[in-house]
Amino acid sequence: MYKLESPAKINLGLWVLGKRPDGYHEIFTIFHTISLHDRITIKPSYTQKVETSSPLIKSEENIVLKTLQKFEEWTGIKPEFEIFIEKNIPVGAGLGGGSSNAATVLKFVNEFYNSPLSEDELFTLATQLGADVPFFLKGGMALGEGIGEKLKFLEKSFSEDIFIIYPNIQIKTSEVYSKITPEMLTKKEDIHIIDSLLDDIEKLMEYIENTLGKIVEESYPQVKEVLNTLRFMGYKPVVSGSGSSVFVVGTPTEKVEKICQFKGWKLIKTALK
Ligand SMILES: C[C@@](CO)(OP(=O)(O)O)[C@H](O)COP(=O)(O)OP(=O)(O)OC[C@H]1O[C@@H](n2ccc(N)nc2=O)[C@H](O)[C@@H]1O
Ligand SMILES: Nc1ncnc2c1ncn2[C@@H]1O[C@H](COP(=O)(O)OP(=O)(O)O)[C@@H](O)[C@H]1O
Repeated sequence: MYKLESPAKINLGLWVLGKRPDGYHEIFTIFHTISLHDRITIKPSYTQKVETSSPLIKSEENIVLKTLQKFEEWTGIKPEFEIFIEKNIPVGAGLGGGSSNAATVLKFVNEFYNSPLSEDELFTLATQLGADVPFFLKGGMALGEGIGEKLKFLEKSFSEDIFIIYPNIQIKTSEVYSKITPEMLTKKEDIHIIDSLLDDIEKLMEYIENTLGKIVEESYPQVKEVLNTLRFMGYKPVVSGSGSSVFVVGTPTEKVEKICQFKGWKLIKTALK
């Protein structure tokens, strides 16, 4: 029996630079893993089974199943494990839960069978599973370009406390990207300043924004309410990825805890890692 931790991520800023012919968007983002994680239990078996603790995820659609199938396509080895995922990462929250599970299992299975896939092959296979999957092969802090698969992993990462408010709504990533219009695009040269702020979280937080977050705020009143409540309290809240979760650097006051309780929002205290 093997037990793996599958970390969540937030986007410390996300800008959309353009739209590609294949419908995907060119982005610039700063990925950062956090200590919030799913727990994956893997048992070698004579069959292949993937289950989770979340009713929101249909077994047959689990990205981890797709991961095992792709591994077999690429290597000819049929991975036979019973996998159970304890979902602590809210689903459809912009925290990369599915992508993290896929990368974590892909890495394990490749090592279990004595690494038939090279690191480059792992990254290419991961990209075919999802734009966010390659980042989770290493984690930490990374600049993401392309569709999110062109990664520059940074030596330094942050360890500050953050808190996340999840308003219990799942948001489809494709739906948010489909609302991108030309005037929402950013020119890469206009965000060069970001490169000089990567070792100062306070300064970075002054500059970061999330283009997808603006769409989510306008399309989902529940997210707008979370954002406005936090702004009213003097915080600088940012939507993570395509949402619906919102993060703030720091620790929540009792007042924040009370409001989350009253509103029925899920408050997660975690840290950059
Ligand atoms: C928005 C981000 C930010 O990190 O993450 P989440 O909020 O989903 O965690 C990512 O760009 C999401 O990555 P991921 O969730 O893996 O996306 P995929 O499954 O590959 O793509 C889902 C859909 O999103 C759109 N998509 C995704 C990535 C991208 N750069 N451009 C896009 O237009 C496409 O319509 C695609 O069909
Ligand atoms: N192992 C998994 N964990 C989470 N979501 C999964 C998983 N497998 C498939 N999904 C599906 O992927 C979609 C995105 O989930 P998730 O990665 O948690 O959110 P996000 O892409 O917003 O970060 C959801 O619709 C979910 O049903």
